[in-house]
Amino acid sequence: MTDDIHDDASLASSSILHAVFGEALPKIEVFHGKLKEEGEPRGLIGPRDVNILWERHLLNSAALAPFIRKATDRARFKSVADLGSGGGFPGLVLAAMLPDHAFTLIEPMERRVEWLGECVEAMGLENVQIVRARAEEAIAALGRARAAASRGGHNGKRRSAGTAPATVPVSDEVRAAIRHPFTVVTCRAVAPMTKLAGWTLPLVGRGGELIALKGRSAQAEIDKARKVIAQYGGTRPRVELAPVADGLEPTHVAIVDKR
Ligand SMILES: C[S@@+](CC[C@H](N)C(=O)[O-])C[C@H]1O[C@@H](n2cnc3c(N)ncnc32)[C@H](O)[C@@H]1O
Repeated sequence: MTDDIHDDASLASSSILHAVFGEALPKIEVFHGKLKEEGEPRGLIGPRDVNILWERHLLNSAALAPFIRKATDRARFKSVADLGSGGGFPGLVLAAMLPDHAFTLIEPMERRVEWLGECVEAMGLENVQIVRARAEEAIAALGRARAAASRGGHNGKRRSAGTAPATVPVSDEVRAAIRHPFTVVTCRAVAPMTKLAGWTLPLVGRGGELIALKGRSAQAEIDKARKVIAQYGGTRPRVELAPVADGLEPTHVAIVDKR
């Protein structure tokens, strides 16, 4: 494989983008245009990313779509939270590709939240809510919602595995946005699995999945995090190779089921 297939101009003139994004391509092209123009000055991507946006960010994010479809295939609710969305990876790409899924992008940094809002509007996405929160706040919001729902039945004392204690302050906005666990939680480049397990698994509903884009270190990260994964109700941690597109290197996906 030569290097030139990796740059944006070569990919845009190939059939790869149509094959991967299908009907979502016009929306993804809007995102690509906005990233190319504003991504670097706004600190969302590095200077070296500007000409390799398709492969490094957009196609890489898209590689998760089949894993999500599989995880939500028989689920009652097709809800996905993307934790630490940053510039919108993989959350915005997946939301465009999976319009029948409800996406919640969780991101603590105000200027990134602003950016995500602008992108949602420019791309015309109708299946996305953006929540300005850290993982810990999102988990606490869910814990409060669960406690409120089970008050009476369990005397308000029962807590699910890994639910944050009531001491984390949660704004009304975050509480209103996060009231149910998600069928899938995705993330990319947010934290090592030892930390990520505690930030994501409490947000995943029973029978759901954590699906994380990881580098080649995926298996080593999982091996190191087995105890903490189990502590937060995770089971069957595994790494799968995700095809990106014909002629491009596959990426690694770490998957954990929620008991
Ligand atoms: C390296 S960036 C990755 C952004 C994006 N997922 C990507 O792959 O391009 C990490 C992101 O995680 C967010 N983050 C950091 N700590 C977090 C926390 N405790 N909860 C949720 N997000 C967090 C940061 O604000 C940042 O946007």
